[in-house]
Amino acid sequence: MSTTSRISTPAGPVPDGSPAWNRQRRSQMPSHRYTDAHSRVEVPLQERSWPLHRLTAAPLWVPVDLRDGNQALAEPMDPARKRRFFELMVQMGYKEIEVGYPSASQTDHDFVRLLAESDIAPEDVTIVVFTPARRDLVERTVESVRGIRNPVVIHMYTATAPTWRDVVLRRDRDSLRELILAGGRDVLELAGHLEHVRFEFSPEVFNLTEPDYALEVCDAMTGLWDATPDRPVILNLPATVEIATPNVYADQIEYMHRNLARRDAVILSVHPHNDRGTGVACAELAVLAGAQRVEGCLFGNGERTGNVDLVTLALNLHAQGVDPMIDFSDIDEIRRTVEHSNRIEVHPRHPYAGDLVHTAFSGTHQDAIKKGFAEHRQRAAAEGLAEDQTPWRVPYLPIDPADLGRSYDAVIRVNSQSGKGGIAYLLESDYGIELPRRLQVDLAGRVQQHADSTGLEVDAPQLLEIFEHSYLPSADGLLELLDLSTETRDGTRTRVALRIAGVERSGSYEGVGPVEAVTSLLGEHGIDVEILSLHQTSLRAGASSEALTLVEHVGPAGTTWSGGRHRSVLTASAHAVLGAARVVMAGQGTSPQAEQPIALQPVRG
Ligand SMILES: CC(=O)SCCNC(=O)CCNC(=O)[C@H](O)C(C)(C)COP(=O)(O)OP(=O)(O)OC[C@H]1O[C@@H](n2cnc3c(N)ncnc32)[C@H](O)[C@@H]1OP(=O)(O)O
Ligand SMILES: CC(C)C(=O)C(=O)O
Repeated sequence: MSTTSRISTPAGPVPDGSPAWNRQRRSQMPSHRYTDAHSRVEVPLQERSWPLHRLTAAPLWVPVDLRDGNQALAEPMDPARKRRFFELMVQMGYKEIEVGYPSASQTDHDFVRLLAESDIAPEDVTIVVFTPARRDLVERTVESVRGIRNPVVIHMYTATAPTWRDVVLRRDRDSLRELILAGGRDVLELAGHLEHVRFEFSPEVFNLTEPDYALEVCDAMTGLWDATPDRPVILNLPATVEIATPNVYADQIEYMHRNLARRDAVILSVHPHNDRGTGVACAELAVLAGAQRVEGCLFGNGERTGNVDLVTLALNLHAQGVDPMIDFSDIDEIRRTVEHSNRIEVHPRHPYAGDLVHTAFSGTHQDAIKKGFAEHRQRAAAEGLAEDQTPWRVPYLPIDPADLGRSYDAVIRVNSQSGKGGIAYLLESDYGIELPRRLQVDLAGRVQQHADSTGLEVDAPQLLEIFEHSYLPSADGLLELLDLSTETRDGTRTRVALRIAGVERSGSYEGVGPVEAVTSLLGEHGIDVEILSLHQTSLRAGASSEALTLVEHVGPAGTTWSGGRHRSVLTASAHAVLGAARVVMAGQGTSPQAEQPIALQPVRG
């Protein structure tokens, strides 16, 4: 009796008599074709413990890119591509690598010979070679590893599921077990005496094989190969074609884990594919259920929808505080190498590695990320920790992109979905401009208008252009700062000289700084500027930096902002007031300044 329950959907679509919110029309999809027994392997588990477990350590990782990944490529890797991929995996820290199917092609065979005859495989890296249970092919496989100094695993496979037995191999259970054992005997005869060689067996399509039969065949193999804790046998249980929900696979693995005859002499391995898009979940639940080793491919290359993605699996552990034991500190270099070898691009939304996965376009996410970064920096400083060692809690970023060697450049990008936080973040991170909150709101409206009208992304140089166009208009000849000086002997005295509409005016003011002095002189000549607040920041342009003063003031249409920039803070402030005065004059009709539409170059992709 099994406690596995059939898919039941208590809230599923019921066409008649169900509440209106739950009514859906039956589709024309021929789903009934897939309900037959081949997708329903009953697991005789009365109870399972995997739901109670948590991942606390990395499993043994075995990339199979050079075999399973390679056999799925339209253009299999040439020797140079294989070698580059292999060297990458070694650098990343993988200690067991399936390098090919030596009996399948000369390239695969020659690559194993290269490993045997060169030193590109460090001696602590185990080399796995793959073979079907056919004597001629086993012979060729064993021959390929002749003279190799590294530990070697000979990995033999045969499909065991009913459809494969009936349709492909045309054998019943007993006769197929005999074929497998014959292959196992060949392996033993040809390689059993080689001390550095261990054995692996995969009942291909394990996930669609009756559990009692999988157990029978696996136990027969560990008996034949005399698995011991000192020379354990790897039993690799593939979800060759993923067909059920991950909990079913976890049950299947836990069943084997509990019932295998020589459990302490077995390394229990899994090999999920991704047909349902749940390969990662299958692998993770399988490890909870007792698997110690995971085979997969980097970025999930492999037959059809691919093998389970080892990058995602490892970085999922990292994101949970568990050391994946593999180095991902330059994810982009890893990605480039894999893309080169496979000639397949990694999707921009691929977990952890895609171009867009550390990027927020939407306003509320950007706001939260900006606040999160600020809080992170403050907490690091308060606790005396380096920022890259400080516990991470930035909203919307599951891990620090810097862990993967990524900069923060792409974290925030602006388009019509963005808000003030993201715009302010880009101006601050790219140009050092810290905007006061009310100016952020004002600027966001202008950027939004621009992004809505073009429908395009707005990059940092374009944001700066909008900012400058809006708040730092160039001098118009009506107002010019001729001189500004402040003396602090016997109290502050500020002298200011302006050209106002072509006439030179000057004044000297006791006890005030440049803002009040310029405002006073302007007021004496009929230009009333009412400053509400003042904000000092800076503007980085290349290697140099200028002071930037932003003043909030009353304009003809309400409160607005003007700015001034200069190497000197005092002069920058005076320019900011002149900017405000230009707005006032424009409102009085004494200046040609008016809102001009801004035309920007589109962002280059
Ligand atoms: C799930 C997996 O990834 S399994 C690995 C799949 N990878 C590959 O197939 C890539 C490399 N394969 C090859 O180069 C070739 O298929 C070879 C060299 C292995 C065999 O080539 P061929 O001798 O031409 O046989 P072909 O591939 O057409 O058919 C396979 C035969 O082996 C049998 N067979 C399939 N798998 C196995 C197995 N694991 N053990 C024993 N026999 C098997 C099939 O039933 C079929 O037998 P038949 O000819 O009596 O009907
Ligand atoms: C035979 C095994 C390891 C395999 O590649 C699969 O089942 O997908």
